[in-house]
Amino acid sequence: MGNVPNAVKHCLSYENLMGESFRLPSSFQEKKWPEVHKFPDFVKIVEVGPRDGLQNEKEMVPTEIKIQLIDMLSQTGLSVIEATSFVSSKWVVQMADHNEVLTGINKSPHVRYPVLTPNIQGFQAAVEAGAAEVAVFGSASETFSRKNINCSVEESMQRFEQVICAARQACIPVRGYVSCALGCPYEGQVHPAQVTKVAKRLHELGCYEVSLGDTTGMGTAGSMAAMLRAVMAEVPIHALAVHCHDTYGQALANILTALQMGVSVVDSSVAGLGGCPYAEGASGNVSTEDVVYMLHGLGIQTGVDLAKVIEAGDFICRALKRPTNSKVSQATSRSQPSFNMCE
Ligand SMILES: CC(C)(COP(=O)([O-])OP(=O)([O-])OC[C@H]1O[C@@H](n2cnc3c(N)ncnc32)[C@H](O)[C@@H]1OP(=O)([O-])[O-])[C@@H](O)C(=O)NCCC(=O)NCCSC(=O)C[C@@](C)(O)CC(=O)[O-]
Repeated sequence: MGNVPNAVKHCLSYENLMGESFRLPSSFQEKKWPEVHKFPDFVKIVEVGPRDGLQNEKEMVPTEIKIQLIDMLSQTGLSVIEATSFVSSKWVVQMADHNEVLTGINKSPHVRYPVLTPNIQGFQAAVEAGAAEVAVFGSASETFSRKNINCSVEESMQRFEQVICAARQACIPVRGYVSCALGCPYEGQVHPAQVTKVAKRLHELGCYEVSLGDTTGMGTAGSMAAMLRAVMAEVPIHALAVHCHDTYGQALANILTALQMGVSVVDSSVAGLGGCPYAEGASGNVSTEDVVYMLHGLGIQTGVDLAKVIEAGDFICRALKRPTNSKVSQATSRSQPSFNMCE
């Protein structure tokens, strides 16, 4: 410890830290940090760019651009690409071309293309258009539920039950979302118990996977750990995914925390596009490029070809005439990549 003053030496001394930890305020002692698991060997990426990424665009994105984006993403090794949503075009006009998109894409046999369906009407329209997988989307916040889908949380569960029953009869798998898992744009803090209640209900209703959405991007590694700990007590970890927005720059840290706690499914959006129309100010989803780069750096396989995702990101950013939100894409466009983009 060289020239360090005595008082600082005292603070840095391991024995003293150990001793003093018994005198820390009780509120601090109650904080539990995530138990570090072995990272998963493989992480499934759920690409949400064509739906979550584009739904908030003010200008209509031409249908052929959406189709080309999905076709490019289908060549990257991604196994799930959320293609569009069968919601009311009065509510989200950008998704009004759902039929054309779903029927226009070249469906790869190696890729699943789920679509959002808020109710039985959306489900039936999606199935007619050829959907083989759907997602229902609930919220841990009452206010957000009303703003987003015009009904209470309880009413939404009744609608989802109808969708899930119909889906079961048609052998169509259903994914579930819980928005506002780490905070609500209208109510602020959301208690982990509320998130757990909705996640558990969706899982019990028959959702094979429940994606926990940090809709506002206000979550931190600390709140992610606390929320996950509560949800994991009721829903098996293999049925959980995380869906992080990067408004506060916390998304990768939050995802890393979730991985440490055993989560192995991560939602992300090419070029970091996105934002929910009913969560004003929330920025894009975490970018697929940055998530894949981090995972490969950890030695975790994804099956995804990063260079091809960067190409798809360049394509959609040129079409939207805006720079990418992906740090990895920004870095690689400035310099010759000196890193290995393969797994
Ligand atoms: C749920 C509704 C439809 C209720 O909307 P409503 O107005 O209460 O519905 P309604 O049942 O009273 O019907 C009103 C009209 O909508 C029609 N309608 C009814 N259902 C459908 C449907 N499925 N598809 C197409 N049209 C539909 C229905 O036919 C009728 O048409 P009209 O008679 O007036 O001509 C509406 O609120 C809605 O579409 N909301 C969607 C909002 C949305 O898409 N938000 C973004 C996705 S969520 C998200 O981004 C968060 C997430 C998942 O990414 C995770 C995260 O980050 O947290």
